[in-house]
Amino acid sequence: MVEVDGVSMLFNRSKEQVDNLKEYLVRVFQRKLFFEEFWALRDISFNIKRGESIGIVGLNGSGKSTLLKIIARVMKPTNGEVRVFGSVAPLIELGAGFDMDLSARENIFLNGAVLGLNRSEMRRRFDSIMDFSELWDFVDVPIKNFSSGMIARLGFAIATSSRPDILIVDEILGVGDFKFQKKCEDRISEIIGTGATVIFVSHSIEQVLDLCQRAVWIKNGRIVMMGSAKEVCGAYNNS
Ligand SMILES: Nc1ncnc2c1ncn2[C@@H]1O[C@H](COP(=O)(O)OP(=O)(O)OP(=O)(O)O)[C@@H](O)[C@H]1O
Repeated sequence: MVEVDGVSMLFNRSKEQVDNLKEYLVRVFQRKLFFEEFWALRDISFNIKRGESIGIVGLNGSGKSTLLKIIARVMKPTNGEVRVFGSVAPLIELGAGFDMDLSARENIFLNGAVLGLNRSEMRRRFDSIMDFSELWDFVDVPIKNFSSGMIARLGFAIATSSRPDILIVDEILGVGDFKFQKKCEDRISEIIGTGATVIFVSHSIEQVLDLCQRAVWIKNGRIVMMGSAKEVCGAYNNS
C-alpha cells in the first residue's frame, strides 16, 4: 500500500534570525547569511501492506513527523521516493487548514472543498461530523473562540468522516480530554477494521501497542529497528 524507498530529507537550519525581507536581502548581498545543512532523515526504506497498522516511535526531533509529511505528500524528500496506492486521510496538525474567522459550520464546508468534496456530499456528512465532535453548541461560533482541544476535535471529526484506504495519524490523540481520546482510538480501530492501512506516530507506547501490529524505531533520522510492535516498543522502552 505504501512503499518508502531510500528517503532522505535535508533541511537548511539557519543559526541567525532574520526578521524581514530587507534584512534578508542585505545579508545575502553582503554574503553574511549562513546556513547549516541538517539531515532530518537518512535512507529510510520500508513497505506497508494493505490492512497493516504500523507505529513510528522515537525521541523528540528524531524525524517522525517529517517522515509522515513526506508520506502524506506535504513535503518532497531530498532523495528517494514514496509510492502510495490508495486514498490518504492525513491527521497531521489538525485544524491547520481552518479559517479562524469562520464558524465550525463554515469550516466544515471549507474543509470539504479543500478535500475535493462537493456541498451536497458535505451536507450528507455534516450531522455525523458535528455529532462526533460534540460541538453542536458551538456550531455557529467563529473557531477563533474555540480551545485548541475543540479545534482538534473538529479537525479529527472532518478528517475521519470518510473511509480512507490509508490513515496517517501524527500524535493527535494527546490533544483531547481522556474521554475524547478514547473515542478517537475507537474510531481509528473502526477504520482499521474496515481494512484500512494506518501509519501512527505517538509517544504513548501503550497506544502504539494497542493499535499497531508492526513498529519502526527512528533515531537521529535513521531506522534503528523494525519488527513487531511488541519487540520494537520493548527495545525502545529499554533504551
Ligand atoms: N522545516 C524545517 N526546517 C528545518 N528543520 C526542520 C524542519 N522541520 C523539521 N526540522 C528538524 O528536523 C528534525 C526532525 O523533526 P521532526 O518534527 O520530524 O521530529 P519528530 O520526531 O516528529 O519530533 P517530536 O517527537 O518532537 O514531534 C528536528 O531536528 C527539526 O528541528
